[in-house]
Amino acid sequence: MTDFLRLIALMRPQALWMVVAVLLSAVASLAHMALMAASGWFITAMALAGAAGIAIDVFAPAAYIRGFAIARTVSRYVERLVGHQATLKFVASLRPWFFIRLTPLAPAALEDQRSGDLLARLKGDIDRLEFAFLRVISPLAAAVVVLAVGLTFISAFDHAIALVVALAAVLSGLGLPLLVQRLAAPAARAVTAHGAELNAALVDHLEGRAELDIYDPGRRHRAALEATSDTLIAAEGRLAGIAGFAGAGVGLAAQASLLAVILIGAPRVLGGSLPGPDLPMLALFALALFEVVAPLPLAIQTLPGTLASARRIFTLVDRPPPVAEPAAPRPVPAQGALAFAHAGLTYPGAGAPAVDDVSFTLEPGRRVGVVGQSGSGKSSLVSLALRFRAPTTGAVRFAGKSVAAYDADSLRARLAVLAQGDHLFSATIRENLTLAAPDASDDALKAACAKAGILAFIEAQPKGLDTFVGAHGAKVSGGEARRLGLARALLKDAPILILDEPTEGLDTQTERDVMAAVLEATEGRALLLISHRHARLDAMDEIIVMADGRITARGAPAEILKTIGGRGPGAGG
Ligand SMILES: Nc1ncnc2c1ncn2[C@@H]1O[C@H](COP(=O)(O)OP(=O)(O)OP(=O)(O)O)[C@@H](O)[C@H]1O
Repeated sequence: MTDFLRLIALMRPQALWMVVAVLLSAVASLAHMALMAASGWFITAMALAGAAGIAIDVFAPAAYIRGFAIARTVSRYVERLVGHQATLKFVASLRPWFFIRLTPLAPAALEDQRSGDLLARLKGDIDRLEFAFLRVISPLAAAVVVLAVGLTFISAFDHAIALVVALAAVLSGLGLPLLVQRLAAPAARAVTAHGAELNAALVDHLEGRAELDIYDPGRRHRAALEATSDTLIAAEGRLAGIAGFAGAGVGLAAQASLLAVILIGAPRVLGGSLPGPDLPMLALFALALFEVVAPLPLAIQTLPGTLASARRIFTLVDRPPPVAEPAAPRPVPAQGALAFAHAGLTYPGAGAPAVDDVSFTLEPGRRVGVVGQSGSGKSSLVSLALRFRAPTTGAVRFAGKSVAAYDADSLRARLAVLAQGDHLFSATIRENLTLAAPDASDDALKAACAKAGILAFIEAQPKGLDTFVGAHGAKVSGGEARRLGLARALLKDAPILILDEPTEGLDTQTERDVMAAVLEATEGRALLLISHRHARLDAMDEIIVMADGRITARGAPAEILKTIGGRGPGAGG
């Protein structure tokens, strides 16, 4: 219920359009019922008058019939326009609403989400919410209005007939849908859950197809995928069966109430208490009334799936962001030192801290190298500096203030970062580079590429900067992707540069050249260089050695490089 109310609350800005659409839908249905009733009355009255040999006024009823027919068509047409307009406006507001809430969660709070499942939420669940008005809310609301008006009209002629029709309408419009909801709820939930699961597994399957070819010759992953697909199809089949049963139920109720009206009304006509033409009028009116009852089972059957989607969306957007935005963010100074002050970070659920009591300061123009074995917490320092995560102990400061005091985007504008697993977009080299400097000229792009040691590669491509790098950079090698990422980081005009393993995947000579160019390009900027390898660590002002999240040694390169075992590949160039 809370999810339903939250969904309704999201629709508030479009409420006026939606109310008008519901009223127009009700008018269209009432016009249809009136048309049927007037036609029934008119044909019978004409027949009775003909049999009795008396003349009746044909013009007024014919005008009513034409009027109802026109009202039905026009109101149905306008209702479709208004209803879809309301839905489109809701769509236009729902997607940004979702994205605005999702973005602060990335990357830290979305790490446990499978990419396919996120895709399912973005697509399937949001789609379902978008159509909640047209498929669920509008038919339910219109039915309430039409039933209230229609039953009042019938009871003005005969209370017993009104009671029987009301009973049939309530049984098929409320009882049957509730039964359907009960029957359909598990299947609807299964369709939502298995649909998302299939999406996630499918994306995993496609992304990991090379690994599956190597490690999964028995095609277990594919078999699991097919099993999920079969479960989904079975659940969809159950839903379709229930929908068929519900549709047949409403049809049966409509015919039964037609019969009941005739059975109750006929003796009254014979007894003279009900005029003859009124009986077919009421019978056809009652039959037409079920037009608004017919969509109810489907609407109510759709409701659990819609609510399940709403819940999946709300649980995602309700996650607390890993670092809350300050209510009154401070302006971020153009320059400043990045300082770790006894900073610690324990990942949720982790037994030991990934970063423990780390203190160092990266002043403007200073170069700090961080070395340490895999898993020693080096990349976690980057997450803390970027404010992707908040320190669990101590503080991370920029220009003397906690990074949490600044608006995240403005803070990140001061940092250029080449992270591990730096993402290349499925776009051209130029588009990937200009992300960091939208107005950069081709010369500037090429200069950065030259420093990153990737210009010769780009110039060898027939399309040069307009070469498409493929999904996740699939069309370039790991080392080329790394250098493109480095060129992008160098292009960003930021006072602090953080490079996490910038020469990973490069041969010794290229590494030496790239590092020389990087050091030249970062002259005067603060540089945090994280590396397993020791290339050009001798050019740092300070080296920090990490193990198990803690700083185990620090000092000038000459001293530290001696203790950690030589200058490594490419050092000293
Ligand atoms: N998102 C995360 N959730 C939970 N634990 C994490 C997460 N990221 C890293 N860790 C853990 O924190 C520790 C430090 O990881 P981190 O990536 O900072 O190390 P690293 O020194 O950069 O390693 P490498 O040199 O292999 O990149 C590791 O034990 C790792 O398993």
